[in-house]
Amino acid sequence: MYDGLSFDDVLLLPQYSEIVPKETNIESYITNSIKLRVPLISAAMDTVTESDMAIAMAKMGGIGCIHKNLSINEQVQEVKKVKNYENAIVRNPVTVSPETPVQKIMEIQKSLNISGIPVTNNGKLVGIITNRDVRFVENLNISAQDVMTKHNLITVNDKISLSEAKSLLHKYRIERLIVTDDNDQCIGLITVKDILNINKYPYSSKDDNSRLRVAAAIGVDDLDRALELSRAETDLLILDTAHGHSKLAIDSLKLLKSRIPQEIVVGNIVTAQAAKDLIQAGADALKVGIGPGSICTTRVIAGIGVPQFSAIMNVTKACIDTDIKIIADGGIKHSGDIAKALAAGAHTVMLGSLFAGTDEAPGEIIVYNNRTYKNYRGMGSLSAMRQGSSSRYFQNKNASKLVAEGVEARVPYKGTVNNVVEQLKGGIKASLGYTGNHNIQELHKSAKFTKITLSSAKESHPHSVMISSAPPNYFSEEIQ
Ligand SMILES: NC(=O)C1=CN([C@@H]2O[C@H](COP(=O)(O)OP(=O)(O)OC[C@H]3O[C@@H](n4cnc5c(N)ncnc54)[C@H](O)[C@@H]3O)[C@@H](O)[C@H]2O)C=CC1
Ligand SMILES: O=c1[nH]c(=O)c2[nH+]cn([C@@H]3O[C@H](COP(=O)(O)O)[C@@H](O)[C@H]3O)c2[nH]1
Ligand SMILES: [K+]
Repeated sequence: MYDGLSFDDVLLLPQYSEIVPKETNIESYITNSIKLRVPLISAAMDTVTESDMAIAMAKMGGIGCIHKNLSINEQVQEVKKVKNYENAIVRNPVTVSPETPVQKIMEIQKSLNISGIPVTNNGKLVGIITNRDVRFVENLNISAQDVMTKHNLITVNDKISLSEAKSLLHKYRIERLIVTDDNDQCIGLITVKDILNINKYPYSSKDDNSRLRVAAAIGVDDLDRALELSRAETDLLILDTAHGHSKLAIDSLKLLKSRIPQEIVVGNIVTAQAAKDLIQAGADALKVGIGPGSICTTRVIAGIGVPQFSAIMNVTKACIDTDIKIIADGGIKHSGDIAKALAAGAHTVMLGSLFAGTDEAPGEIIVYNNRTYKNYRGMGSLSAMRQGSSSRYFQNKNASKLVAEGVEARVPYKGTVNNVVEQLKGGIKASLGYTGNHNIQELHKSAKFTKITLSSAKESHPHSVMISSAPPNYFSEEIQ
């Protein structure tokens, strides 16, 4: 038996520092081959991460993990939306045939928020329609071929460099280049908007082909899903189970390692022995956390778990002298908890509740008692399990557990996830400044902690006052 500690039981000791927060670097690795400029992962939960969240996370230098409460095909489509996003070349753009009525074209422009649509005849480029071509059309029943621009189309092949594309767009003062292959088939578009976007996010997480990175969750006994996600060039698979230290998880991991080239993260675990066994079975990274999550009830339902700070320490000890990376998953309430998780040995952290209230999380904004919220539920809650087993029907015979280990809840609406990430980055950087470290690698080596009491934890929070204006990075039950 040992004393288990959670984030609220410890504080990082400040140390002599010659560094100010803005000079610090918070890049880290989720696995050995995938570097993140921001060590944050959005959770594989159906109220947190689908393509919108994953795109936003990757743009900011983190990564999103697409949840698995979807059919294989739906999950693959979410991955593809991320992989096809913001490429200088938009592959397989929306096209219309020459006979398409202008009315229909205007509907497509509006619903997809796009202006230029190539017109193709059996794939062969015959023209392009832009807002300018349809703006003053009165008879909306006339067809694309009557209004499209068909002469002097500026086309390029897909070997074009970004700088060549920019100079052509400038030379002809146009908004888009059409990418064709040797047979005049339209295979893509390069738009000014996408090029401007690339420059706006210099830290984004990208693969070798400049596509945004994305992770995806799979279950045990889920080979078909893994193979399809692998084929869709998902950057990383996360084998996501309540009990990672199990024969099923280990057997699944070994099978996956023999069948797919992607690196595999496995979780969740909380002991050194689990870490050793999963490393032996081929894990590329380990995900730590049983029961710390804001919506988790595993510890009270099953009476098991390890307080999250100690769990990270346990796994870190087993990983010394290896190059295995650690993800701290669950229980993060404030940016200070992220700093503590990293200092305890984690390389990255996974967040659910902190991101669930943002625009990019799936689900609508709801109003309750005159305040705005979004729904957030555990993946082991009854409603999530019901949905999961219906979409995974016949794919995962272990999927229908009837005893819930999570709750359905709501979290305050927070606007765009960019603001949340900026605040969290600021908190991590402040911590590096206080501890005198340039980066997370130095923090791993030098971190010192002090154990605190409940009364100290109370002292840490605002006290003896009524908060009249909540800052964007501090949330407490009292000021909901
Ligand atoms: N991080 C955490 O503390 C927890 C997370 N969850 C999340 O909820 C979702 C559904 O959870 P699962 O139960 O994994 O899905 P599931 O019901 O599909 O179970 C999948 C596999 O997990 C293992 N497993 C689950 N509970 C176990 C137990 N009590 N004893 C031994 N093995 C067990 C078994 O191998 C089982 O076949 C997942 O997304 C999971 O990450 C659920 C509970 C705890
Ligand atoms: O015991 C559990 N029952 C559940 O229903 C459940 N759903 C998610 N998770 C885990 O919680 C993590 C998110 O936690 P936070 O909201 O605290 O960031 C997630 O990343 C998961 O590891 C669950 N754990
Ligand atoms: K909990």
